[in-house]
Amino acid sequence: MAKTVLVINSGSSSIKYQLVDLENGEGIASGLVEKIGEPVAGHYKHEYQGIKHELEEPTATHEVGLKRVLDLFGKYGPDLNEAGIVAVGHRVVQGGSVFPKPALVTEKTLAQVKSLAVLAPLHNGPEAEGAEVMMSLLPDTPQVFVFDSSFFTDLPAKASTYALNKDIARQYHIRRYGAHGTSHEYVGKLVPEVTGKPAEGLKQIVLHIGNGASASAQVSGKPIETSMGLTPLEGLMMGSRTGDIDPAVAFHLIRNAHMSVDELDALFNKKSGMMGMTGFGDMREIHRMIAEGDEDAKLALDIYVHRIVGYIGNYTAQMGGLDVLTFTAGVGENDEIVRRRVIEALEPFGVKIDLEENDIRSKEARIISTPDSTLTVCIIPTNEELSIARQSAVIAENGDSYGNKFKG
Ligand SMILES: Nc1ncnc2c1ncn2[C@@H]1O[C@H](COP(=O)(O)OP(=O)(O)O)[C@@H](O)[C@H]1O
Ligand SMILES: CC(=O)OP(=O)(O)O
Ligand SMILES: [Mg+2]
Repeated sequence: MAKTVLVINSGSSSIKYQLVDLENGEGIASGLVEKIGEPVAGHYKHEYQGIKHELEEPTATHEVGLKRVLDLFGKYGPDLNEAGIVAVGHRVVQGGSVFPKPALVTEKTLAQVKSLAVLAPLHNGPEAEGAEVMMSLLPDTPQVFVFDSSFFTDLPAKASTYALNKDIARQYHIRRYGAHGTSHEYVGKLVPEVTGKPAEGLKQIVLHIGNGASASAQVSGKPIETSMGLTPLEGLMMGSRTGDIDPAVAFHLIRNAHMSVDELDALFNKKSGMMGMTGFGDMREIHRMIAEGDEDAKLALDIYVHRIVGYIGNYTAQMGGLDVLTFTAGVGENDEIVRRRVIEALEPFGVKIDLEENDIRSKEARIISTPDSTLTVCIIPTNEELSIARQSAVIAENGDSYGNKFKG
């Protein structure tokens, strides 16, 4: 029987899962729950042996969603007790300073992940719940946490430190932790293969733009900057998050609109970004509205692109040059308009893409810049699940770097 890893990737409003065959890296079964916590019906998709099963049902919490996913496995297969599962890998967004590497799920690491939820309010809680649900279902299978923030643990101090009072920063563990690191690392590592450029000395920017969105700058595969900070709120404009904003906006709203901390948190994280400006967080809806002449949607897209271009300029200057720019995640992989708009802004620097190549919808990693472009531009589909599966299998077998070993 094939050895497999079941990967649970809880996003802010979604659960993605995949049963990964370790030998060929392919998904034996996979699925998705969307719109968790929203009043409208959530969308479930479960795929096994080439057959898709879909249903619509409101899903109040990630726990409810995951239990329903397990029902789908029960109904449509495969049987998780017969699927050769050597580990369950859980994506966790925030590992703080505690987890520079993946960790076995134990009572202690579970409590640590929960306590780090203050630094990733939309993510860590549901991710810990996911581990609890799976531990009760598969108690004899090792469970592993793989952290988004680990890749950015060694960011240079000048990039990871806020210009904040140093005693307060130390006391409250305030620094820039970054997120989406599993994706930035996975995609960044593929760039030399896709472009034929040597990894040594390579200066690259990866744009992970999905519902959450972030950019990273990497030199020789090591991150030197990233746009998410203490939490995944900082940086680019996102589906429902503001991205960069003057913190004085919060003071202003506390003083003048009498908002509470929880209200501000919800405003910046859930009711802003594309959603807050247009009523929709999904880029496909934004394009539809623009086609209908909606001015708010047009402005929202202008800001979205403006921010990305600003980060590219910033990071290029920080690295003293740029060899490769890569688009990944839901928008990066599927949205030819956003890619074209970003590149148009870089045209004065001699950056050119092949518009036909840009328009092709494909799951293949590829170069979309022209041979005479001053910059190589790529699209590389991310695969956080595959990366998590591989890392989880190693930890399940050898134990983690904190001294935990699975005693099944
Ligand atoms: N065909 C498409 N065209 C444009 N945007 C798309 C398309 N498909 C997905 N997206 C965008 O990708 C987002 C989801 O990206 P994804 O990386 O899966 O996000 P997350 O992991 O944060 O949930 C959607 O909200 C939507 O904005
Ligand atoms: C960190 C983050 O924003 O993750 P996601 O995009 O999956 O919500
Ligand atoms: Mg994601």
